[in-house]
Amino acid sequence: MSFIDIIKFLFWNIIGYALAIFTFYLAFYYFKYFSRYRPLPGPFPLPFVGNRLQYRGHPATWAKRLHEEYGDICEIYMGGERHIWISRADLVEKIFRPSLNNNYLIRITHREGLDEIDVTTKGITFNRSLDSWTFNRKFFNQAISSLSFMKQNVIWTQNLFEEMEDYWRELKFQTENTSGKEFTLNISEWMIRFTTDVIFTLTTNKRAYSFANYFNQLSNTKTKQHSEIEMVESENLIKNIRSWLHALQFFMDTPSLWRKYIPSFKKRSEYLKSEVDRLNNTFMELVKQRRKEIEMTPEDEQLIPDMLSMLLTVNTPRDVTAKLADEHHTRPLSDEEVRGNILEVISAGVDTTANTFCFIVYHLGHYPDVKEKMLQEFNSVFRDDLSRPIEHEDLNKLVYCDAIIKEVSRLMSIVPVIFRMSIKADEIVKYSFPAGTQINVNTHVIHTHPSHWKDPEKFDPSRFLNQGVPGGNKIAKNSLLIFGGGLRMCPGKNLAMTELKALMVLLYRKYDVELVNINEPVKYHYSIVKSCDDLMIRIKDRKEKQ
Ligand code: HEM
Repeated sequence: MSFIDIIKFLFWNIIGYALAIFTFYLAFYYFKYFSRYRPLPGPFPLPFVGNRLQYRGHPATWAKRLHEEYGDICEIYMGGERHIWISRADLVEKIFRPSLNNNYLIRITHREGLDEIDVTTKGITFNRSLDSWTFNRKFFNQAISSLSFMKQNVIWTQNLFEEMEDYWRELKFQTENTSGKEFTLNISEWMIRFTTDVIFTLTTNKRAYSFANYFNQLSNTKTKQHSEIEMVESENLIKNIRSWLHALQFFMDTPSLWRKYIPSFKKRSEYLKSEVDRLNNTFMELVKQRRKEIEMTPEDEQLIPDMLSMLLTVNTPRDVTAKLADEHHTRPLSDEEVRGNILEVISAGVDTTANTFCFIVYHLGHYPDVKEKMLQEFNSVFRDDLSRPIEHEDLNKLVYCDAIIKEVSRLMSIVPVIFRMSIKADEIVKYSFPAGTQINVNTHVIHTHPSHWKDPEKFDPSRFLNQGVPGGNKIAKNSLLIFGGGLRMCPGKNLAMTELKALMVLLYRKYDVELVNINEPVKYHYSIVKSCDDLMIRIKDRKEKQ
C-alpha cells in the first residue's frame, strides 16, 4: 500500500466514522423528539441549532409570531434546550402560585454566561440559589417598601424634577423661538437620566448627576453646580450601567461556544465582561466606603437611613432597618451581597420606570379626553393649590392616574417576557415536560388576549376603575402581568408606581404637553425591556401662557 493509499484509506475511514456518528446523533435526536411524552405544538427543530435560526430580533416579537402559528402554549428549541411559551392567563396559574414550594421559583435555566458575570448566586433577578435569593429578597423587599423609603422617593422625585426644570429653562432661554413660550425636548433621553438620578440618590444618598450631564451635552454653557470631575465620573457611570444591561442580555442569550470561538462574539464578550467588572468595582468601592463611614460614626449619632445603610446594618448592632430581620434571617449581609442588591435596584428600576413614563406621555398626547380627566383628578386632589408639594398620601388618591399607568403598561408590555424554569418534571393542561425546562410567559400576548380583554387593542383606562364593586369591572386573574406574579413578582412595584404618579403630576399640572410628531407611531426597540426612542415633546408653562 502506497503512502497516498494510506492517506486515502484514513480519509475515507474518518469520513465514514463521522457520518456514522452524525447519523447516530440524528437518529437519537429525532427519536427523542418524536417520542417525547404528550408533546406540545411548535416549529420543527434542526439538530444542533434547534429553532435558533428562526429567532430574529427580540423574543417578544418572535413569541407573537409563534402564538399566531401554534396557539396559547407551544414549544421551541434553542440549540438543544426546550423552551415552552405560554400566552394565556389561566395557563400560568401554577407558575405564579405564591408559595415557597412552587416548582417555578427559579427564573432561568443554567447559562454559563450568566455565571461568568456573577449574577446567578448573588442579587435577586437571576439568582438561581434559592437560599441566597430568599435571604436577599427578604431584605430588599422590606427596605424598598418601607414607608420612609416611599416618602423619600416622593421628596427626591420632586426635588430632582425641579432641578431638571431649571435646566429646561436655561435651554429654552438659549434656543428661544419667536413665541418664546414653548420648549421642545426629547423626553425619552431626559427620563432615562432622571430615573437614574432618583434611584441612585435614593439607594446611596449620592448624586449620579445624569441629567446635569445631559444638559451639558445640549447646552452652550456648562453647569457650574458640579465639578468637571463629577461630570466625567457621572458620564462613565451612565455608560457603564448601560453596558451592564447589554451584558445581561448578551451573556444570557449567546451560547458559550460562540463567545469562545467566533471572533466578533469573543471580542464583544471580552468588552462587556470588562464593563461588568468595572461596574462591580465601582459599587464595591461605594459599599466599602459606606461601611467605613458607618464604623466611624459615633454610636449616639444617627446613620443615613438609605437603602445602602439599611442593607449594611441589618442584623448588626447599628441596625437602621426598624428590625427588618426575623428568626430565620439572623446574619448580616456580606459586602458582595449588598453590592449585588444595590446594583440590582439601579439596573431594574431605571429603564422600566423611564420607558413606562414615556409611553404614558405618548398615549396622553393621543387621547386628550383621558388627559383632561386626569387633570380633573389632580384638581380634586390638590384643590386650588396645584403647585403645592406632593405628599405621599396624595398619590394614593390618584385612582385614574393609576388606571392610566396600568392601561399604558398593558398595551406596551414594558417587560414583554417573564422567565421561569421548572425545578421538577411537570405538566400544564395535557402537556408534559421534564425538570429544567425553560418557561417563557408571553405577557405581550396575554395583555391583549381576546379571552381576557374586551376590545383588547383599545386604549381605555376606565377598564381598571370600579373593580371589586357589584357590577364593576373584572380583571381576569394573571391577565395583567405588568410586574409579574407570585413570589418573584417585582419588588419595586410600589416604588415605581409612586414615582410614575409623582412624575405625571409634576409634568402635567404645570405644563401643556404636546407631541411634536403627533402623526408618527411611537418609536421603540427591545433591549431587556421595551425602550422608547426619541419621543419629542413640546411643553408650555401654563402660567407663562396667560
Ligand atoms: C414600571 C416599572 C417596573 C416594571 C414594569 C417592572 C417589571 C418587572 C417584572 C415584570 C419583573 C419580573 C417579575 C416576575 O418574574 O414575576 C420584575 C422583576 C424585578 N424588578 Fe421590576 N419593574 C419595574 C420597576 C422596578 C423598580 C423601580 C425596581 C427596584 C427598585 C425593580 C426591581 C426588580 C427586581 C429586583 C426584580 C427581580 C425579582 C426577583 O427575581 O425576585 N423593578 N420587574
